[in-house]
Amino acid sequence: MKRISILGSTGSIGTQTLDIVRLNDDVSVEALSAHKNIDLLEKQIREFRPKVATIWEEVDAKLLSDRIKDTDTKVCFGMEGLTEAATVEGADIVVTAVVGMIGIEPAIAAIKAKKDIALANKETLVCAGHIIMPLAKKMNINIYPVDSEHSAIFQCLDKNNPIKKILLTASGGPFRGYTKEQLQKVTLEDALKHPNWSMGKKITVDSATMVNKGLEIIEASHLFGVDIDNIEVVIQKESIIHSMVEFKDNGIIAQLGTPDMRLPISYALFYPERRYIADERVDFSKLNSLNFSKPDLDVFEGLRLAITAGKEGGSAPTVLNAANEWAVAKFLKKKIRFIDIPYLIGKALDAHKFTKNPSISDILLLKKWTEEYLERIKI
Ligand SMILES: NC(=O)C1=CN([C@@H]2O[C@H](COP(=O)(O)OP(=O)(O)OC[C@H]3O[C@@H](n4cnc5c(N)ncnc54)[C@H](OP(=O)(O)O)[C@@H]3O)[C@@H](O)[C@H]2O)C=CC1
Ligand SMILES: CC(=O)[C@@H](O)[C@H](O)COP(=O)(O)O
Ligand SMILES: [Mn+2]
Repeated sequence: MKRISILGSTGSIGTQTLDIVRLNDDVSVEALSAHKNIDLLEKQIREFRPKVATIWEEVDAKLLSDRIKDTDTKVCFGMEGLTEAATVEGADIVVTAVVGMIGIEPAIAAIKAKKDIALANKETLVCAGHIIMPLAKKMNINIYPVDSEHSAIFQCLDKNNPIKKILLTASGGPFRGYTKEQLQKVTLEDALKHPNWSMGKKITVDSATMVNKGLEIIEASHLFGVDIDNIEVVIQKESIIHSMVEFKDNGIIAQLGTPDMRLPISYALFYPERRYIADERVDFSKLNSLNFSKPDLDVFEGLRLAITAGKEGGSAPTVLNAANEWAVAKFLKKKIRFIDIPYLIGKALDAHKFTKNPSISDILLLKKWTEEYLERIKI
């Protein structure tokens, strides 16, 4: 029996994780969690009967408790609730599928409680990879990547040969090939049209700015112990090649598949088994070509800033990520323009006081500082 806890069960990754659970008789769901979506969370509780369910606001927790009185599920709220879901007794593996830095503390709690992690929440490693990776080693737990590129890299590893280079693929997003001038006019609706993947809104905007690829470079560097200088972004517009690993002989191993997140989710849950069978195969007789190009770092400034922040390390990735979260939230509310996102990230990075080895409380303070700083910027 595989016992899982899902943080962010109502989102894109969370619901696809539950699709995988439905396909397997030997999986039980021990905890579920949501931010606001009480209706879907209630449905999930009724279907999967977890020990714990948690929602962010206390008032929603009270409402949910009333609604599910007839079940044995304990309802919690806030960070305490997320921590309880992350450390729930009996769970072997925690799927971290919340969006943003809210995922850092529960991931640490899960690792300390000796749970394996199926990691979707890339923001956790971007900000706190220097703390999380040594902690996972110390606690002797596994971090299985869910992010499609990192799952691909994981699948391409050769235990007898170290990685020389990671070739991290990117779709290029909806604005691939755009000029700086064209980017000035794009709308929220345009940014939310990812060419290949259906995902939550925040990561979809990150793909459009290509900040997603920058976050993924930092995530890969922590997960696989590879210097940022040895991670190259390759635009692969069809998202068929999910990433590649190059070895010292210049030989390259790639992982291919149709874009379907249930494959990396299933691989992370059942490693080393390949249980999930993707709905669609890559049909090479119909695929005329695969297209490759280089990202334009002058146009996609967010990617350039992320690479620089990744190389600087210390507090820089946290400030980059916190500024991005703040700016994307404003963009989603149509309060700022698309091109303001990298501008604001750059401002916060330039203004912040660099620290070399931030602790978790430093990271949370840096987030607060970044938000307060950006509130004061006039654009
Ligand atoms: N979607 C994808 O294909 C991929 C996603 N990822 C990463 O996975 C993570 C999740 O992405 P995605 O599924 O797209 O995001 P979604 O926005 O679709 O879902 C986010 C989930 O987190 C929940 N949530 C947000 N804040 C809290 C909180 N404070 N407490 C409890 N739950 C919370 C949401 O609840 P509610 O529904 O109530 O708002 C929802 O269940 C991100 O870090 C993303 O970068 C990585 C690779 C691919
Ligand atoms: C599915 C997944 O892993 C996303 O992170 C995806 O990679 C986003 O696509 P981009 O390559 O456009 O950022
Ligand atoms: Mn990805």
